[in-house]
Amino acid sequence: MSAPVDASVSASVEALAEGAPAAVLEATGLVKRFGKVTAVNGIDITVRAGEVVGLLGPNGAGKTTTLRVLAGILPPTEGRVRVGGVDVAERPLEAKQRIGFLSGDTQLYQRLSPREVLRYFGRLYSMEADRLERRIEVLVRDLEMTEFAARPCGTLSTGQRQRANIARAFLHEPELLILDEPTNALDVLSGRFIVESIRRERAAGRAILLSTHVMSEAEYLCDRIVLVHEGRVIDQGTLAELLEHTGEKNLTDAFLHLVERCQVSAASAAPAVPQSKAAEGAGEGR
Ligand SMILES: Nc1ncnc2c1ncn2[C@@H]1O[C@H](COP(=O)(O)OP(=O)(O)OP(=O)(O)O)[C@@H](O)[C@H]1O
Repeated sequence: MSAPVDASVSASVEALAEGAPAAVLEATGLVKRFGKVTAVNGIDITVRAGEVVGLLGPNGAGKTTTLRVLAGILPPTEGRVRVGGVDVAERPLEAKQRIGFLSGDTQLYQRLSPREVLRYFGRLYSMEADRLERRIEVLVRDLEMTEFAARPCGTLSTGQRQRANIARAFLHEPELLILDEPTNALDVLSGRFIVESIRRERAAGRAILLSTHVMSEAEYLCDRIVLVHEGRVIDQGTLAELLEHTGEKNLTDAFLHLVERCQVSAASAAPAVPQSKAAEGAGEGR
């Protein structure tokens, strides 16, 4: 009789047999509570090398909280996160070396220039001096930062600051990029520039998980989309799969379809309101 095989081991063996790239991020059973608020309610996510996965959902769905837990910024209430096989809770420093995180509220040091900020973070990541200087020059060139790389961050425009933030996330060439709304508040040109730089990172084999509210960007960029609502995954798949599941023609309509379906099923599961109360409620707000 053969010995029982661990499910994660057999999944990896299957993936290898099918020639699929290795899973860089593996998160299972993630729950995050803030007091009585359950922001994340049992989410599983896998992202493979060379893959862009989009985390989409309405405001308050739990996207930022999920990304912060995955990046090791917040401890999960329950669940497990592994990056390149390293458990984030057990070996946080080693795991964080493998992650580049762009948070929605990243603040650059106002008096330092982008080059100085990158030098500072490169040292924190223990990058060797020559490699760090070479890497900074590559990023300044690729992210077209030459014009402002020596200016204090406090004097930069929103788009320039976001390029510097992106450079910071890409700096140590991490296996996994976790990007919270990377094109938020950017104009179409700057947004497209950032999207193209994310595509370059994918082509270099990085695993990328990002959140966005821009449906056209998700359609263009993401290999898979994970849709969350009230802290749970309500559907996931390629764009083609989501359109097939919903019978819709574009991601915006598929998104609305899935969220509305959840709201309808939540309403039908709610306890019935007695007729007299319903009649009282109908008069409110007029
Ligand atoms: N530190 C916190 N303390 C208490 N509640 C929090 C905290 N952070 C988030 N929440 C709550 O958790 C839920 C999920 O918030 P989160 O910011 O993760 O959503 P989101 O999907 O990123 O929303 P948005 O699209 O608006 O950025 C919300 O109800 C929010 O109020």
